[in-house]
Amino acid sequence: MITNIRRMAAEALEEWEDGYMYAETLVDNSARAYEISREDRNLLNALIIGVVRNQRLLDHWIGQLRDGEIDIQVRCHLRVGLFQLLIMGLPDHAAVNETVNSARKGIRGLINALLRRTIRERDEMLAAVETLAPAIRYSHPDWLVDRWNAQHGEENTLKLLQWNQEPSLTTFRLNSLKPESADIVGPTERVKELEGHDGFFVSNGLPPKDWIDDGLIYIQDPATTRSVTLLDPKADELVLDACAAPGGKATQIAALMENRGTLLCTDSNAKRLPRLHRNLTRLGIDIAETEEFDWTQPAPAKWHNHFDAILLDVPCSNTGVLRKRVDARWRMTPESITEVSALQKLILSNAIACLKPGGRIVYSTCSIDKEENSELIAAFVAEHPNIKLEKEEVIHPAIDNIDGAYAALLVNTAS
Ligand SMILES: C[S@@+](CC[C@H](N)C(=O)[O-])C[C@H]1O[C@@H](n2cnc3c(N)ncnc32)[C@H](O)[C@@H]1O
Repeated sequence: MITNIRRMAAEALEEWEDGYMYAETLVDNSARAYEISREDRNLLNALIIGVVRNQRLLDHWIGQLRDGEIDIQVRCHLRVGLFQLLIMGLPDHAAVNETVNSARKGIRGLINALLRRTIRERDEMLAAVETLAPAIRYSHPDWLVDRWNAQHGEENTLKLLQWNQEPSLTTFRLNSLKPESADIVGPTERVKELEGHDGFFVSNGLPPKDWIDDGLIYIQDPATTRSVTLLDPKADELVLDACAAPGGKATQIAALMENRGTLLCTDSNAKRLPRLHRNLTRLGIDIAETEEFDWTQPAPAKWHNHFDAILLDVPCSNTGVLRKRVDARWRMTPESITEVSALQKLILSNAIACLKPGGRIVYSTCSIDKEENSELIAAFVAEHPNIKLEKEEVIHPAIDNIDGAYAALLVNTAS
């Protein structure tokens, strides 16, 4: 089958505009539908993810090249073309010819003219980038940059904007429940140990499939370990991972419990439970049970005062992981952060009833927004005299060089 990767990218980006699909899902769907080679898939991925990540800057350039309205189909082809010429640095010939040919006949002339003008004016266009406001230069919405400036200061915000524009790394953790993993998994040409993070590796592309299939490793960021370490689950305890799918943290909890005791993993999304179950099985965990439960509902009586430790890795705005979730910055709003914060507080209120006296709960997010983190916890603790905040940890990508995250350790002081 003859495929034009630029056309596939432009069509996927037009579909992305409808707001229902993640960029990664569009890459997967197109690659599967057209059965393209690994090399073509890499290019398709680079184009779709790169355009979404740099969309505001690309649109700024499009605005400079042409006054007035541009329909979305033309805009998507132009975004793909400009991304190749001004950011990816692909050879002009391939970038222009392939992009022009990928468009339908009626719009090819316009796309050709604007891309050729870009080549002529490239040096000035690139030089001017330094003078642009950070929100345009690093392609983020204004409201989000203003919010971060207020919450994290201008210097850290600037570093965060730069961090979010870099392609994300593939990192993975050794599974200590399979001791042979330490002998089999090791540095190769494409896999290196991740400096400063024991048991973690970074890989150029996906790590070998048999390491994954045999449960020797789990692909995740080192930031995910902080909340689990804070929870400090022990062998023979009764532990709940309330928002558990797909199981990244549940597998770490089971490893710290040395596969002894009981780990109940719940999630409200039934569609995510089979993958959670597969991951637990793949990593050789046999102390885990999985169950569908929606924590916006009061917990059943059988779980009241029941668990020694609870991990509450709640749904969040993803503001700490925008490097990986390229769509999120365009889809969130200040209102959606307030909405998710109300949901988080409700989940926490229902889960807290399940702690034994003296029990501990770690509330965690992959957000760096105070409304979902420290402010929410401070308000919650103020309303619950029996709950004490023992420790809080904030991971900021610009400071810690890993994904952003938040974790708070709360203890039930009731006797
Ligand atoms: C941040 S993810 C959890 C990631 C997981 N802890 C891991 O390490 O792989 C949040 C999870 O919460 C689940 N969730 C969302 N709302 C929920 C609710 N009301 N009750 C239970 N789970 C919920 C989502 O389906 C999602 O799987």
